Amino acid sequence: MGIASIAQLAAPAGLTGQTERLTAGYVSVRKIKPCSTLHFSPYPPAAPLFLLCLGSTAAELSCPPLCFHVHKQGKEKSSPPPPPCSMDQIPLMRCPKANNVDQAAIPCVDLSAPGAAAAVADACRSVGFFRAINHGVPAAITDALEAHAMAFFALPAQDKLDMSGAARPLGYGSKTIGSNGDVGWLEYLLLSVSSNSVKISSLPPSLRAACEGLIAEGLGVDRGLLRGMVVGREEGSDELLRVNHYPPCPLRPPGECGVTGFGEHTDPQIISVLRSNCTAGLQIKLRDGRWVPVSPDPESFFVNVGDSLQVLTNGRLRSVKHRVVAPEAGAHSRLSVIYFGGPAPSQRIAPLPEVMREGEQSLYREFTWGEYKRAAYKTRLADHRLGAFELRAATQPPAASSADPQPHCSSSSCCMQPQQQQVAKDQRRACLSRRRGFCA
Ligand SMILES: O=C(O)CCC(=O)C(=O)O
Ligand SMILES: [Fe+2]
Repeated sequence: MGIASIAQLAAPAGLTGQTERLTAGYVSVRKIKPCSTLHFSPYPPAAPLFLLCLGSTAAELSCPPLCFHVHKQGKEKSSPPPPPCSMDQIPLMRCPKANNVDQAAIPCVDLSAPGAAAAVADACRSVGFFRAINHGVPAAITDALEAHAMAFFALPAQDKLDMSGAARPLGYGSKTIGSNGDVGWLEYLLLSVSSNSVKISSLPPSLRAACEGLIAEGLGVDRGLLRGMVVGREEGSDELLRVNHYPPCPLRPPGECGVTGFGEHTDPQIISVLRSNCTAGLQIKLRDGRWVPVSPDPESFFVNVGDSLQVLTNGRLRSVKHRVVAPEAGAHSRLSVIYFGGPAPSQRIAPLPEVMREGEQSLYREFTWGEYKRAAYKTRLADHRLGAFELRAATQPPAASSADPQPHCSSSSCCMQPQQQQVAKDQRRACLSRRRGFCA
C-alpha cells in the first residue's frame, strides 16, 4: 500500500533544483522537489537539512513498534522537576481583536499541486509558517493519535507521571514549561525519537503505536526502517514529538486578554510540524507585529520555521513567533501534536554555503545544535535566543508590540471579549463542518 506523505522539501528560493543532495542528521534528500525520495545515510551529515520532506513509501501499521525514549542521563536531564505552579502564576496574554482575524495572512500550500516546493519556500521566507493541505496522511492516523492522547491525558495525574516520568525536560509535564519559570495552562508529553536514551516502556502501547504511525507516515518511511534509524545509534538526529493538551481554563481574564496556554516563543529546531484538533488557540506573529489566530483544522499540518533554519539560511527564512491561548471555560480541550526536527547535537549550525552569495557575511557565529539547545534550556520562552549568536544588528527582531505578554493574572473575576469568544466558536464550528464534509 503506498501512501503519499506529508512533507515536501522546503528549499530556500535559489536552491531548488540546484542542489542535488542535502544531508540532515541521518537524512539525505536527493532532488529538491515535491515527492522527493528520502535516503537514510549511514554517513555523518555534512550539513543539516532544511527540510520538510516526504516520500511516498508505505507505512505498514503492522511493523514492530518504534521505541520512544526519555533521556534520563546528562546534565540538563538530571535537574529536579520544577515546583508545581498555582493558577495565579499563569500569565495573561493580550489577544488580537476579533476583526483582526485575517486567515489570508497565513499561507496555505497544497502539497499535491505543481509548484508546491516553491510555495513552501515563499511561505517560509515571508511568514515562516504555513498550512499544508493535501499532504496524503490518512485522517485515520492522526485521529487515532488524537484519541489515544486524549485517553492518556484523562488518566489520573499520578498515573501519567508513573508512566512517563516527570518532564526533565522529557516526560510528562503540567503547567510548567522548562525550568526557568515559564508556565501555561496545559499538560504535555515530550518524547524523544533519539538514541542515548531510556525507553518509555510504560507509555500505553496504543498511544505509542499511534505516535509511531504518524512519524513514520510523516517521514514517508515504513516503521521498520524508522526503528532501524533511531535505535542503537550513537548520535542520531535530535527529534522530538510533543503532545500538548489544553483543558478549558476556568479563569476569566479581563478585557481582551486570554489565559496563556503556551507562551510566545520561536521553536529552536530546524522545522516543526503541528497537527491539532478542532479547538482554536494557536496564534502566530506576523512580521508587522500583529498576532493572527490560526483557524484550527485537523486535516492540515502547520509548519513552522525554527531558529536553526533561520541560521542555516543566513536569515533568508525567519523563525516565526507563536503562542497558544488556553480554551475558555465551557470550550473543548485543545490537543496538538508537534514534531520538532533537530539535527544531531554535534551538528554545526552555520549558513549553508549553497545559500550564500559571493562575499556574503554570516549573520551568526557558528555553533552546534547541542550548544544552542543548552543555551535555549537556560532561557525563558520569550527570550530572543538567537541574540547571543548574532554577529550583526540587522537580525534584531521587530520591537515588542502592545500585544506582548501581560502581567500575571491576579483575579478570577474577569472575562474574555464576547467578540473573541465568538471567533473561537465560529472557528470550531467551521472546523467541524469542514471535517464532516471531508469524512462524509
Ligand atoms: O500546542 C500548540 O498548538 C503549539 C505549541 C508549541 O508551539 C510548542 O509546543 O512548541
Ligand atoms: Fe512552538
